[in-house]
Amino acid sequence: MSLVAGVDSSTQSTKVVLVHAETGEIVDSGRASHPEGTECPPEAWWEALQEAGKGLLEQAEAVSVSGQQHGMVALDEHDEVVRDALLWNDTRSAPQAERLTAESGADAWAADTGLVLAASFTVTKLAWLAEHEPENAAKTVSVMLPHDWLTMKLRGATASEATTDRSDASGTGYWSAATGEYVPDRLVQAFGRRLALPRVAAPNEIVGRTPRGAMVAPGTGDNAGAALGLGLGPGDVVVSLGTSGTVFGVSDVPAADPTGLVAGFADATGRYLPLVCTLNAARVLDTLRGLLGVDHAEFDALALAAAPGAGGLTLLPYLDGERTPNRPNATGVLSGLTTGATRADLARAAVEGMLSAQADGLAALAAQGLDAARVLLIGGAAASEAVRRTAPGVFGVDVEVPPAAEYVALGAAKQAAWALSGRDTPPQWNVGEPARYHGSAVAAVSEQYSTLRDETAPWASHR
Ligand SMILES: Nc1ncnc2c1ncn2[C@@H]1O[C@H](COP(=O)(O)OP(=O)(O)O)[C@@H](O)[C@H]1O
Ligand SMILES: O=C(CO)[C@@H](O)[C@H](O)COP(=O)(O)O
Repeated sequence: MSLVAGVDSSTQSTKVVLVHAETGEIVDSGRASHPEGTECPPEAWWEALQEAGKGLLEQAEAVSVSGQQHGMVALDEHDEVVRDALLWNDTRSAPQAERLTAESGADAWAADTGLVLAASFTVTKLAWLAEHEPENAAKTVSVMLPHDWLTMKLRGATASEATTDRSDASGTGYWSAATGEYVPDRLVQAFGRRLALPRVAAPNEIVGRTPRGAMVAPGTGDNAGAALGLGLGPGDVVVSLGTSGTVFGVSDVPAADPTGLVAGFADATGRYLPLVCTLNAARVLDTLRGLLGVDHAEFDALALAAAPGAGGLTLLPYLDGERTPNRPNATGVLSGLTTGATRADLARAAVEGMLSAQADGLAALAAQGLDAARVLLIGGAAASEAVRRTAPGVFGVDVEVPPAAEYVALGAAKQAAWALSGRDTPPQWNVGEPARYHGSAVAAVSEQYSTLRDETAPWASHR
């Protein structure tokens, strides 16, 4: 039976899965950490891939890389990186996002690229580079995304041979999911001149081979990887709780939301992936857990010991600034603190605050016509029992948690298996029965949260 490898090069780590191409059964897996911070030398991802993939990549007949989206990898004429990559969660390009939006208007950006600009998107990072590091900008001849760069390295290819895919191209701000074409004028508007860009490969294309001869598939943005790994259908909406919180579903029509809440991404199969992304998710729990001095299990026990509403405590979880809503300079706000507050209330407020931000994402997707018939919870923080049990009350819908797996890496593996098969459609793999969590909406939680969110809006731009 053929083996294929799928890679998730995400914000905090690289995960590799080795699976049977026909069934999707996971044979082995590996993991390696990335450095902290919102910029990163791409070489660190390459080293993490070697470590996480040791003994696995060698066995694969085909391999595919999914990666954190939007990161700017700028290369010079020798294909050397010009500076550390600026990651999706780096907010320094917020002024450039604001300027570019003001120049053309949010409606025009949404119509041309499917996006209303926030600091996350690559095009704003290029504008920052041009403005703040003219020497590095002058050296730059090509730009690509983290998964494009890793795919190029796996093939031993040059930047002129590099490829990307629809899903990741759709997060740049200079490619349109609606037309399937680059929008070079938008890149020139931001950077001042044209740059070489990776070719956008077909979803199941074989873009090259590793030096050992394994086929290389085009790869995907990480959220599209998860959608492929889960085999999303109509009515399925994913809430992914990693470093980012993402809320997304697959659609047959591209989104162009002029409010900027929903990003009009493409998926990894030829369809579309309307998506809402917050900068803050699992790390909100990590931070509060650190302050409380407890491990994951103790944190869950605390959060579950408190009543819904956390005794009136509300956490607005914009700890690292925020992207949705667009408040890049915001900080977290804890409201309702009294002498009666307990450690349990604090843990619960963190869980409720993080989930409430995702509930806003569900509402934004619904406003774009993507109503959730079921919500699938994945990502690192979906392992938390407190998160699982609290989610239905915050979202107002039942929640399913698929069996624990790295769904982004699994999606990449599925793409590799698809390319290897030469078929028109991806393989159908059974991911197993989800755990189901029931509950009805707790009005007090959403009221506390939306009041704090709206009250803080006028002053939330001060950091
Ligand atoms: N049991 C748990 N409860 C809550 N958070 C968890 C648990 N296990 C892992 N995490 C968190 O999940 C995050 C990593 O998730 P992951 O989806 O791999 O992130 P990313 O894709 O952004 O690298 C970390 O912040 C980690 O602390
Ligand atoms: O910016 C986005 C999506 O638009 C993020 O979802 C990144 O793609 C990073 O993902 P994680 O590493 O948090 O999974």
